[in-house]
Amino acid sequence: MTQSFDAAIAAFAPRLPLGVGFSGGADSSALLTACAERWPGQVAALHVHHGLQAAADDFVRHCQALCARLSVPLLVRHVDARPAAGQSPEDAARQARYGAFEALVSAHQTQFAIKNIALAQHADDQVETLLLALSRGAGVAGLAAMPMHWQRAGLHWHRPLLRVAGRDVRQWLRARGEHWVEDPTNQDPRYTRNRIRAQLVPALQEVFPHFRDTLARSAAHAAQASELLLELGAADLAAIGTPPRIDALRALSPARQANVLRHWLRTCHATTPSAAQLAELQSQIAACRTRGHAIRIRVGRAWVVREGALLGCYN
Ligand SMILES: Nc1ncnc2c1ncn2[C@@H]1O[C@H](COP(=O)(O)OP(=O)(O)OP(=O)(O)O)[C@@H](O)[C@H]1O
Repeated sequence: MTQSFDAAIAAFAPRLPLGVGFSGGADSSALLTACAERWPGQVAALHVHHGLQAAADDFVRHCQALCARLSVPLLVRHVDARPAAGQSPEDAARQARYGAFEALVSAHQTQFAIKNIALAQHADDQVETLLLALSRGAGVAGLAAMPMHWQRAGLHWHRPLLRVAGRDVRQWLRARGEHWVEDPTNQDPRYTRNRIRAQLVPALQEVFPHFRDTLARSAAHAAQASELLLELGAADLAAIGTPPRIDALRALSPARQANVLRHWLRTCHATTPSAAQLAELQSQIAACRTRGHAIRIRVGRAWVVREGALLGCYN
């Protein structure tokens, strides 16, 4: 199931022109180089400058040098990725990055008309993401890890290297005599992802030599299950109405009720409920048999309340 770097690039068929998320690290340096050589004049590099990181200027300098050698335009956007309360620094940086990519594409629309963006996560990143999801007790959506293709904000996003082992990406770049900038935070043991990479992955490799393939298969099964749950949630919500009728909710099995409640809360833009919040909401719904039983439960920043025969959600 893992692919060689060259096979992954050969199989990649985006609509051109293509934007490549280019951090200056090894993986995106390799992806940008391969794409620029395959589609000369049709690729732009998108770089997000995280001003807070001490090494941010080194990254930009490397990006400028490689783009000049490849004759690729470099579009740079500065972001302030300070985490909001309760948000991890990685999450804040990721959110800021997506916003910056979208803003870059839209600011240069007349010049480049980019509709497709490629990112350079590879098979090892996928394994780390899946193990991180397990460490957090994630549900099927989390265990699906990263999709290879998806749409967001009117753009098509791709991860063409998702089946290529990380060492093969670096080897490809090294064989070309290219350099890259090492992100110093990748070694920082305060981040769980780094401890997974340094300690857990080598142990897994020893016990399950094919763990990259088997974990990728599990992630693909979870992705399929997650899609089915989304479809079921949408169908059930259409049947019980929006806002949901409490008696119709109570007629569902507990698992199906939990699924449709998650789906409804997502449509209300409430945060995904924790397992404890969902269990509390379900036990309150079960207690609604008593006339006048009130429901008032906090879900993230939203409140779920009983309004007669219906549930309401207020952000
Ligand atoms: N500052 C950035 N500017 C532009 N793209 C970025 C930036 N940071 C990450 N990306 C894109 O998102 C992908 C995933 O980022 P992440 O930080 O998880 O990867 P990484 O393993 O450090 O990759 P790389 O070696 O390319 O930096 C990168 O491969 C790259 O395509």
